Amino acid sequence: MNASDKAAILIEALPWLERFHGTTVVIKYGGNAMIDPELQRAFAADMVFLRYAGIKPVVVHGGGPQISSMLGKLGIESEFRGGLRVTTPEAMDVVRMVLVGQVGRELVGLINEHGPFAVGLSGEDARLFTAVRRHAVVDGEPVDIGQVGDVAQVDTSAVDDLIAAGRIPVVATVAPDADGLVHNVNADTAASALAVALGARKLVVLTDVPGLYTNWPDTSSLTSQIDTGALEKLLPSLQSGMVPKMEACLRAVQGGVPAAHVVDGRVPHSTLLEVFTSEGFGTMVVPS
Ligand SMILES: Nc1ncnc2c1ncn2[C@@H]1O[C@H](COP(=O)(O)OP(=O)(O)O)[C@@H](O)[C@H]1O
Ligand SMILES: CC(=O)N[C@@H](CCC(=O)OP(=O)(O)O)C(=O)O
Repeated sequence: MNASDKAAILIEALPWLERFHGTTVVIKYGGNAMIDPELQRAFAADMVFLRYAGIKPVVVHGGGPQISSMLGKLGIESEFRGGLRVTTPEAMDVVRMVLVGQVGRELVGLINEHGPFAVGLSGEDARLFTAVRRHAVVDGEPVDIGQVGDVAQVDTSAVDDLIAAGRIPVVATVAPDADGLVHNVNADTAASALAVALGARKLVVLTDVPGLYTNWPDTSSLTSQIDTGALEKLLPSLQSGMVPKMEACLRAVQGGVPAAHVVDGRVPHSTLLEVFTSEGFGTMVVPS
């Protein structure tokens, strides 16, 4: 690449730096996009890049595959209904241990290789999230899936304090209900609720596919942009992990977040490609 090509790439970021400087961006880092150590390091570097660019990144992480692996090692059965993990009290202990004690710690460590930025917290800290019990919907019917929560309330004060201090909050999505019983909250769902409560400029959801396929698995149905009206119609036809993910994007945009993006976390530096390039990256959900 010659000097003028390099300069063109750098200057392409300027309008996006102007637009997003000073805003809060919530990034959901999915467990499937976290499996490769190089990708994890690239993700951590992107968060620090955003921070130095004057954007306020807030990370909400998943860890579904890591939870499944630990449950397997411990001989505890687990299954998904409607994209959500059936969570017994025994499984809940493992979910909390893996998300808060393992996945969250690893991400915090990787970000902090660059400086004293990341602080990990969970929905239990400073009442960040209050959960209500949620049911999965299977074939139009509500199904009891145990200690699985939706976010009923968000108290952003702890996250606000960290952002004001120049930190990067790294959030694990376990949350107590009003009685203090801890619930397993899908990370897409939690990221969406947090993005709305923070008045974020963007929600970026990293996953392990290039974006939303309107007719999965037909690869020609990959869509670069969809509005909330069209997405609402499409939702009942979606399967597995895409259900909570697209529901989360829908709720975020309906809640006032100007855009929600589903991007391929298997591509190194996918967050930077989404935020700072003109073509964008993945699928963008916008208001109708
Ligand atoms: N319509 C669709 N478009 C894209 N992916 C889909 C669709 N329907 C189902 N999927 C599946 O959903 C998966 C992403 O969800 P999930 O495994 O929960 O990811 P994550 O761990 O990133 O939250 C994809 O890997 C893909 O196999
Ligand atoms: C209720 C529910 O399904 N919770 C998820 C929480 C982790 C998560 O969402 O992780 P990913 O983003 O990697 O899928 C679970 O137990 O797997």
